[in-house]
Amino acid sequence: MEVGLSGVSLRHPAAARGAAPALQEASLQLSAGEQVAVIGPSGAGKTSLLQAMACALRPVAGRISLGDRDPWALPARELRALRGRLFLAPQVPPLPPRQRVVTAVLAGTLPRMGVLRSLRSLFYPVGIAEAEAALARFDLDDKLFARVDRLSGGERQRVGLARALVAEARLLLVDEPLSALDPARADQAMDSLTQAAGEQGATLVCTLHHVPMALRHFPRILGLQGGRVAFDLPASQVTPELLRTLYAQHPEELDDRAPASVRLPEAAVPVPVVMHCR
Ligand SMILES: Nc1ncnc2c1ncn2[C@@H]1O[C@H](COP(=O)(O)OP(=O)(O)OP(=O)(O)O)[C@@H](O)[C@H]1O
Repeated sequence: MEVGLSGVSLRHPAAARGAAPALQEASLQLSAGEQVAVIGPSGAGKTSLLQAMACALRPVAGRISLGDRDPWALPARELRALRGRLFLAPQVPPLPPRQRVVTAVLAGTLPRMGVLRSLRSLFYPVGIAEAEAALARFDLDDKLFARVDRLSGGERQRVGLARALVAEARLLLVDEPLSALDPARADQAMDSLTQAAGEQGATLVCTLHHVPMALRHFPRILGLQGGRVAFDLPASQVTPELLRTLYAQHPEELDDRAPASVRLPEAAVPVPVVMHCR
């Protein structure tokens, strides 16, 4: 699905009066099937950008287009149908504690099912093989009938990714999918996600705190800072200088995240950070 943002500003309904908009005059254009990573320091507006694209929040200014249509100009029924073709995978997947993994994964198919079929599927899951195949991409097919509250944080995150894949959305919006994964798993998960999105022909927008991972897996990088688009470049053109500027207020977030090719010189890292927990 093609995505367009033209001068989009976004404000969260619960934001403090006088707080700066979460997104400010953001403009960008994505072609159908493109894969983009969104990076930037904490609070830069990465999640807000995904929420704008998912039609979860209505912009206070500017225009969004999804597949050449302005979602906010559509009748409610068509907007619902459009939302059924998008999938927003939040940082922490909402998984009811006693649910089986198979049901949790197949919940991703609900937006493309009718109401009756989706209600029935909660009790009698349909598409078990589909769920198993999606889980296998994340090396988790052996957990098909496990309860989600008996999974580790990283396993739950991978269940969330499998759910995103079975959605067969035209626009996949994935919010920081790697925070609970070790580096090897994270690399494997990114490979699986980008490969599956490519096979489905879905447009993929993924926020990542881990800059090297973004540069390694995505051809295009969008840098956000203070709610504004700081740069929008092919990964090969994202220089150490750009990254230093992007993370100037929070250099500790970049430290140990820069890939070998763009690792900051010693002198540029003001505070040696031993560990960074999110
Ligand atoms: N539900 C909310 N209500 C009010 N303000 C919010 C809400 N969510 C985010 N904000 C504000 O919007 C701005 C952008 O937040 P956002 O979550 O989009 O940033 P982010 O780059 O995704 O951050 P992080 O990397 O920490 O997840 C921040 O100033 C934040 O405080």
